[in-house]
This record gives sequence, structure tokens and C-alpha cells, in this order.
Amino acid sequence: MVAGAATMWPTMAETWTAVGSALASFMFVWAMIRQYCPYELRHFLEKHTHSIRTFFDPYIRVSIHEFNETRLNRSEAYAAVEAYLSKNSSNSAKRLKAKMGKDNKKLVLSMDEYEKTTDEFQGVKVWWVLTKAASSPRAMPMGYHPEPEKRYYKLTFHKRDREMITESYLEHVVKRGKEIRVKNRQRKLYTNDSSYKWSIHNKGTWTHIPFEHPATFESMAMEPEKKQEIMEDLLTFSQSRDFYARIGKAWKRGYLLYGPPGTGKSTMIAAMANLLEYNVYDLELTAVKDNTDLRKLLIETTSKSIIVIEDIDCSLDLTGQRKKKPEKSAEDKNEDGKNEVPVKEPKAESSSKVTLSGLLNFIDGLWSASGGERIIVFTTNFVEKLDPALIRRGRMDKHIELSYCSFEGFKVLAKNYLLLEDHPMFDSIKQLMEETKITPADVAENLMPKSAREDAEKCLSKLIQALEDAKKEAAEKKANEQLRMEDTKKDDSTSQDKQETEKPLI
Ligand SMILES: Nc1ncnc2c1ncn2[C@@H]1O[C@H](COP(=O)(O)OP(=O)(O)OP(=O)(O)O)[C@@H](O)[C@H]1O
Ligand SMILES: [Mg+2]
Repeated sequence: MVAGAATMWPTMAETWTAVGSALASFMFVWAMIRQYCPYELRHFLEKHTHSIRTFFDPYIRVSIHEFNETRLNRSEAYAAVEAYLSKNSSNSAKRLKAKMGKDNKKLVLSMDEYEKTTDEFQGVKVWWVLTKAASSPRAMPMGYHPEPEKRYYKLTFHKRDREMITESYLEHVVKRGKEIRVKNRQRKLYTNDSSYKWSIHNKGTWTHIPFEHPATFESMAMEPEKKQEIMEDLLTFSQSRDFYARIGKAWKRGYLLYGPPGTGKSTMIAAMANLLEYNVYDLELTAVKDNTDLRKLLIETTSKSIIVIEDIDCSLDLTGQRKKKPEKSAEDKNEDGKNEVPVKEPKAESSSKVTLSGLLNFIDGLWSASGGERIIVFTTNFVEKLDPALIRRGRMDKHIELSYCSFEGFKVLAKNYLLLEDHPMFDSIKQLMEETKITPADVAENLMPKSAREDAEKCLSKLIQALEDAKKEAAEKKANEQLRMEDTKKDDSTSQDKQETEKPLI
């Protein structure tokens, strides 16, 4: 019985042979179906095998393609995922590719093709792979051309985590990815001034170069408390996205930097951009044709940027004539019927018609529409010349005065330029600085060694000499002023005496 039963059961080898031949037959039948079946039947069978497979498969897959349908624009989502995974995968992925990052100094790593990595979010595990779709040759008039490769990231996760992944994880990936991209980007300095050497002559648009200004708040000559306050203000602003959204205000902040020439206004803008890692848009108003062009330029600016209008008092006629100007023709009036003030024409070919109200409208309105954060900075040497409407809080939220160099400021410069923290000559410099005014630019100029023979002591002596000269000059100026005033007083009293004597006696 037992022996008979044993002969009834197939051996292992026989089982495998049977499975193999069954599979081969199935493949053969399937190949025949694919080749000879009508399209409709084939499509029907494919659709249903796919549905059956999907029904039993517990995993969901999401593809994020590199290019959109037109293949013109690289997808923002793809770039964000790439950046996110570059941080995440560099620890787990084994094949990475490197490309040049920020300032052409650092290599940025990202996953190589067909490389897989895992990620965990709120205790849920997901799988990422960078893959590409097979390219098929495309018929073109001149023959067959291979289609460019279609790369995409594929995210795989369990279907029980669907809600969490689609609602939180993907948002987290895009947000982090964007932050990483900003950190890795080569920052740019844009200008609309076509007279710049490096700008391609193209009026009404921005041209740019890499922004590589080395200024930082650490290297700025300023009172430490004031410096700290400005840095905190900037950092708080840049981290207040939710706050601005909650109070219903556009995420922007205006800074007015004012003070005499050479006190560090332009340097501070570079330090601000470096602190926040923002781009800089240097807006030359005199090169803007009219308000429409101004609007166009400003709409083109990206978020995380500082828009700078230097020497605002020279760019626009802002001396309060907005209200005083005589009646003008209809086209010179804005929508509210207010008179417009045309810009002075400082450059020969300039025919700018940007108006104060155009500028005010843009400051108030533009950013409300575009979500990202922006800072606008005006600089001026003559704050008293500006129309109060332009610099009121809400437009220019923070007014920063940059003034003559203090002893604290000098110490920062001495440390930067001469690597000196203290020196016996510092005392006389301190005394002289209390008695006379000198700009940080002049201090910096004197502390700069002009040849290898000029050591720290020589530079400090040059500064002392410059301070003494400035003191002497100020004293002479004061004495001359006094003399002039006395002369005017004398002239006044003689002319009064003369009038007295010339009076008729009756
Ligand atoms: N506060 C400062 N700290 C460090 N360096 C300074 C400071 N102020 C001026 N300098 C030095 O002086 C140079 C000129 O300064 P900057 O161009 O910033 O002055 P500014 O206030 O913008 O002048 P202007 O009103 O003429 O535009 C800078 O290159 C910098 O080296
Ligand atoms: Mg300047």
C-alpha cells in the first residue's frame, strides 16, 4: 500500500518540471494573445490583470517627474524632492552623484539613477527610488531621434499610511527640500541698470551676477547692542511666516538706512543679504521708464530677496511736491486723481516717469499678492528730504541711522584689518574720536596697509594723523563760521545805525 502510494505522488523533480512547463505554456499562450489577439481583447486582459495585481498589492506608488508635459520647465516638486533626498540619502544610499553647489566651492551630493533609499516620518517607513522611463525613438522629419530620458522619483508606501503620507509627509518633503535648495543656491545680485558693465543691454529687465560680497555683521563697525538688535529684527522677520499669515499682513519689511556718506549703508545691505541668505535686487529707479515698467520689474523678483533703492532722495523728486504741484493734464493724474511727480532726470538719456504714488502703490500692494518674504531697503544721506508718506511705519518699518565711527566701531575695524584687539596707541585714538568726527570708511582707509612695509603701528599712526587733521579742520571751520557770523552781526548793526541817522528829524 505504502509502496503503491509512494508511486502515486510525484517526486520533487517531477513537480518542478510540471510547474516549469505550465509556466512555459502560459507564457506561450500570453505571447500568442499579445501577437494575434485584437487590440480590444488585449487591452481588456491587460486592464484586468493590472486590477487584480493592484487589488492584492498593499503598496502605493507616487511618481514625481523631472519635467512637465511640455518638457520646457523642470518641475519644482522634482527639484524639491531631489534636494530633500540629497540630505537624507547621503547617509544610506551607496551610489551618489555630485554637482557644484553654492559659490562654486562645495560639492552637493544627490542620489544616482536606480539608487534606492528609505526614509522615516512619524514612525512610518517609505521607500524612494530614482528611476527613468525607457525612451523610445521618435519619428522626426529628418529620421528617428531618441527621446530625452524621462527621469522621475518613485515613492512607495503602504496603503494604510496613505492619509498621513499625502497630507503631511509630502508637504514636509517639499518644504524641507525648498529650504535646502535656498541654502545651496548660488545667490545673485540683480540690477536693472543697463549702464553696468556686466549687464546685457536690455532695458526694463533684470540682469544678474553671482552675489559674493563678503560683508557680515561681525565685520561691521557699529555699537554691539545696535548690531545685535538689527540682526535679531532680521532673523525674527525671516522666521515669522505663520505670524504674518495669522495677522493677515503681507510678509515684507521695510528698512530705511540713513546717514552721511561712508558710514556703511551699502555694506549693511550686503551683510543683511549674507545673514538671511537672500538675493539682492538693486533697483535703479532712474532707469525705469514708468510705473508700468516698475510693476513689471518688481513682479519678477523672487521671494527671499532684498530689493534695494539706493539714494532714494536722488532717484525721485520726493520733496513733498506730491500735494503742492500745480494742476496737471489728465494723463499725469493717478487713479485717485492725485498729481504725479515725475522723476528728475539725472541721466542724460533717462526719461523715467516713475512717480511717488507709483512707488507707494507698489510698496503697499505688490507683496500682498505674492506669498514669499521680501525686504525692501531705502538708503539716503538726507532723511529730512524724504516725503513722510514714503517712510512712515508700515512702509519703512525700521529706521536705522548709520553714523560716524565710535571707538567701539574702530575696535572692530582694528581687529578686522590689523588683527589687533588692544594697543597702547588705542588710548589717544579713543580721546581723538571723542573730540572729532570720522566716518568708518575713513578709518578703514587708514587702517588698510598700503605696502608690505606698513605694519600695524604705522597704520595706527596714519589714523591718528587723520584724526588730528580732521580736528584741526573742524576747529578752523568753526572759527571761520564765528568770524562770518560776527561780520554779519556787524553789518546788520551798521546798516541799522545808518537807517537811524538817515531818519528825518521830525
Ligand atoms: N560701518 C562700517 N563697518 C565696516 N566698514 C565700513 C563701515 N562703513 C563703511 N565701511 C567701509 O567703507 C566703505 C564704504 O562704505 P559704504 O559704501 O557702505 O558707505 P555708504 O554709507 O553706503 O556711503 P554712501 O552714502 O556714499 O553710499 C566700505 O567698502 C567699507 O569698507
Ligand atoms: Mg552706499
